[in-house]
Amino acid sequence: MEANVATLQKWLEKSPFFEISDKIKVVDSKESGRGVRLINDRIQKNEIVFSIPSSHQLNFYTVLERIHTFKSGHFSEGDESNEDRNLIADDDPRFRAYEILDETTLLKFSSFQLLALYILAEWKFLPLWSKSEEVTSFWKPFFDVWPSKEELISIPAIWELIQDSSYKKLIHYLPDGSKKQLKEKVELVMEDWEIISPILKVWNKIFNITVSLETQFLDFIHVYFIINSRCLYAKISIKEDDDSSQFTLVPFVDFLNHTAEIDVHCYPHVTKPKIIQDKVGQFTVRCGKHSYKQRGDELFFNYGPHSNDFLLNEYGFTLKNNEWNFIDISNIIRRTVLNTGGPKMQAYLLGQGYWDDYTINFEEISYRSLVAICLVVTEDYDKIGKFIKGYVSELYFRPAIDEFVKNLLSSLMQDYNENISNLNTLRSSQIEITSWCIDNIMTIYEGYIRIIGNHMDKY
Ligand SMILES: C[S@@+](CC[C@H](N)C(=O)[O-])C[C@H]1O[C@@H](n2cnc3c(N)ncnc32)[C@H](O)[C@@H]1O
Repeated sequence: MEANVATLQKWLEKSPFFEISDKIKVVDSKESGRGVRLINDRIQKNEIVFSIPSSHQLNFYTVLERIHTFKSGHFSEGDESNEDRNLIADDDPRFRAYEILDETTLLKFSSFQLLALYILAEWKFLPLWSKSEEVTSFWKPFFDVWPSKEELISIPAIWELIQDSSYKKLIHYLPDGSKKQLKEKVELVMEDWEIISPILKVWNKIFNITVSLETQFLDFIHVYFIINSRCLYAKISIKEDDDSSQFTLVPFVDFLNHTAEIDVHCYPHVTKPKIIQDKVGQFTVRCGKHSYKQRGDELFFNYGPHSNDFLLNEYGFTLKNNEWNFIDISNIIRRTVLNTGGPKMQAYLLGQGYWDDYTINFEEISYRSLVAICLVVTEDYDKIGKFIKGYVSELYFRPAIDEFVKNLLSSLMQDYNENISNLNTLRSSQIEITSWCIDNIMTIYEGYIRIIGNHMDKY
């Protein structure tokens, strides 16, 4: 990996706009993979850590530009991203591959679809399409530092998507919040696969590829979750109606690991001249309020205020201490509402906009949950209407709901402790599942237990 990181740096150094602090180093660790660490001196507030030109980022614009290059056979003069134009032979298979992608199809793709398709072509398929080993992608140095399939095995959607995955049995142990996110993610992945797999079929025909589509699906999942876990927000004006297309992949910046602390560590800044429409701009990362002083200090980014359920499903890791954790109790509350008041109570909550999405975080049981709980316990629709409007406070209902909430909290506590104990048993009996995946789920339950413990003191 060290050699690959050095090659990546050399590749970027070909651009006059690339900058990297000489006080840092990319270091591999067992717990969080590659990360960025201080190796000498100190990095102070607002100091540049990395600055990466548009030409070396992968996003909707750069991919379109690269595909156009092969479709038209013209390389734009003076663009450093096309410095390898002399290396591209007339019989490069990408001329034939990209020819089938007409403009309307290309522009209809989301960023995810276009990038997944392009990365599959340049990284996974090009070596199969080409007879010559000399045909390589401009992006190869970037691909070579990305995580392997095995490194992504902690992401629950992958357990579900891989047909014979031995990790499938872990899905049963996931909490409701994670199960919900897993389902949504699997649907998104499959929607994108439906769009791009017909193109793979045509490519397979053109290049006489005998690898099955099922095998190529595994490569697609690999690429999909690399994009998903490494994309950084950037404005893609051409796709302005699609929020999920607003991202770019940026070498080196994507080595920064996540911290739960917000507005303290490194921060990104994108600059571009106003007249340039079809580029993301220079992507710069600077040191935040927290300066790095000790040799070995890790430089962090905050990926957003994410709970452990979210971190596990999007990135495949959890944090031991995460102030953004919350518990999704929707299933239990919905069931209780239906058992107590049937469709009439459900319809009332729906009508008031208070049906579903019930949560508890460390500080509070959400207002939505309290409304539903108060209704279940009192069945006093009149008073609940006033509670919703703010004429009656939660304190009015406290004596009535105390017992219900106490029971709810202790049953949740018991459930989480049981899950931890079952996961411990599983950990000692399973050899084909790495314990790190089991530990992640346990960490989610431990976070829940801290939340419940805090509320038990109040009821
Ligand atoms: C943007 S990449 C960061 C670089 C990554 N560590 C690598 O090896 O390339 C995001 C991935 O890093 C890992 N990661 C990030 N922050 C972490 C943390 N605080 N603890 C453990 N793993 C973390 C997760 O695997 C996540 O999917």
